[in-house]
Amino acid sequence: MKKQVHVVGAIIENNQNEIFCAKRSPEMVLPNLWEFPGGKIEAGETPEQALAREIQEEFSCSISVGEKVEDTTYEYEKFIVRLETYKAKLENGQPIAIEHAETKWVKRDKLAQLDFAPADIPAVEKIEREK
Ligand SMILES: Nc1nc2c([nH]c(=O)n2[C@H]2C[C@H](O)[C@@H](COP(=O)(O)OP(=O)(O)OP(=O)(O)O)O2)c(=O)[nH]1
Ligand SMILES: [Mg+2]
Repeated sequence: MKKQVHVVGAIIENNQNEIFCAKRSPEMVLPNLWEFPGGKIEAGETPEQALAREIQEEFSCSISVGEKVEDTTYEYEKFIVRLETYKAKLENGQPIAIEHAETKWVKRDKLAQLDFAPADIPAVEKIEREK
């Protein structure tokens, strides 16, 4: 049976209506694909707690987590991911990429131009429509 992972991703928007996107590094699973930053929920965590922890660990900044955007299950060749995305705001500091290859603030209508991980496409499309 394929491994299943439960993941949270942050849709962080700034005051210029741009969304923070991160490109996975060549060494990561799903290399060189763009994602909403986040990671796996650990035992005993709520999705919101997991998201705040992951953003602190991977981007060295704090966020507040708002409403849920999407809840998508996607079957990759080697594993199945359930990705829940949430809106978020920066609370303290600017995100600094610790393990990602690149980061970008992207206008909503330009999001689909990035090569996102397949599990992210429903969230990307929803955010694009929400002008
Ligand atoms: N963070 C994140 N992961 C995503 C997205 N879309 C998607 O398919 N994934 C996949 C990639 C990974 O297989 C898994 C979560 O990966 P991750 O590498 O961020 O997990 P993590 O931060 O907990 O890292 P680790 O402890 O496994 O090293 O979900 C997304 O938008 N954000
Ligand atoms: Mg991660």
